[in-house]
Amino acid sequence: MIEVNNLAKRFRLPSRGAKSPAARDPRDHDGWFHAVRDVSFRCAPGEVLGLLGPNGAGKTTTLRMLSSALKPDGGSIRANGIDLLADPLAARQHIGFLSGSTGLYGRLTARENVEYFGRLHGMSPVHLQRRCDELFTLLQMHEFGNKRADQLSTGMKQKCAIARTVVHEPQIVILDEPTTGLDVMSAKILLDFIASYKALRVPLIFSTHHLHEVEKLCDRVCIINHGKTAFHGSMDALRQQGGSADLYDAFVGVIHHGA
Ligand SMILES: Nc1ncnc2c1ncn2[C@@H]1O[C@H](COP(=O)(O)OP(=O)(O)OP(=O)(O)O)[C@@H](O)[C@H]1O
Repeated sequence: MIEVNNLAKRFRLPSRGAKSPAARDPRDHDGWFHAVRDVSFRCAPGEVLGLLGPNGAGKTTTLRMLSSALKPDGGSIRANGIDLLADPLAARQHIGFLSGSTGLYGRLTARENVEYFGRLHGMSPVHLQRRCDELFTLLQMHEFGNKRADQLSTGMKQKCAIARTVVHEPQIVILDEPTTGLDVMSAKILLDFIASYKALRVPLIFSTHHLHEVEKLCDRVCIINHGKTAFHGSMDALRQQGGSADLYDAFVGVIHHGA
């Protein structure tokens, strides 16, 4: 179980003269940009949580705090009873985090990249071999396993980055916009891969702009708007609060209602 309460993060703004009131984001004041102001949600074992929100809402900043890449200014993050802010090392061990900047070593092959990160996590050669075979089958990567990473297509790189993220079988998986750049076939493989975490009873949180992915996979949704949780609950509750059975209309309803 991962529980996030009242998370907050602000960034110091460079002083560049006063902006016109119309151009100002409500999070911009006192020389600080309050990117995340009050975000709370939870994700239980066997659940997939979708993190939604308009561009710039604060999704990536929130996920970076969960992964310990960024230190929050306020709030709490607990995973399986552990206070992750007090123990960022535990966060690194227990959480698999895919971000837009999850990199690969260009001179290593796809397989060598995944193996390298497995070794960094202290996996034994036998365990690593078995886990790589499993991931390469699940994500359909065998075809390009021996290609150098700098010769892979965008979608192949993304699959490889995902395999690298979860090679050590983390107890919590966090994926920031995982289907970006994937074609229909690859996106389907990835969505099935995400769904498989329900049976494993590993909480999985992913951010996306694709509402059909959320509809297909998520047990729970958190919508962030201007750095605050505008909605947190089930898909049915989202439709109810957003005032429409159509997910796109319900999403817009929640955003407008909270604006
Ligand atoms: N290091 C930083 N310094 C200043 N502002 C930042 C910094 N990082 C993020 N921000 C600002 O915080 C806000 C939230 O950014 P974030 O990347 O979390 O949004 P997002 O919801 O992931 O957006 P998108 O859907 O476009 O990926 C944005 O206005 C962004 O410019």
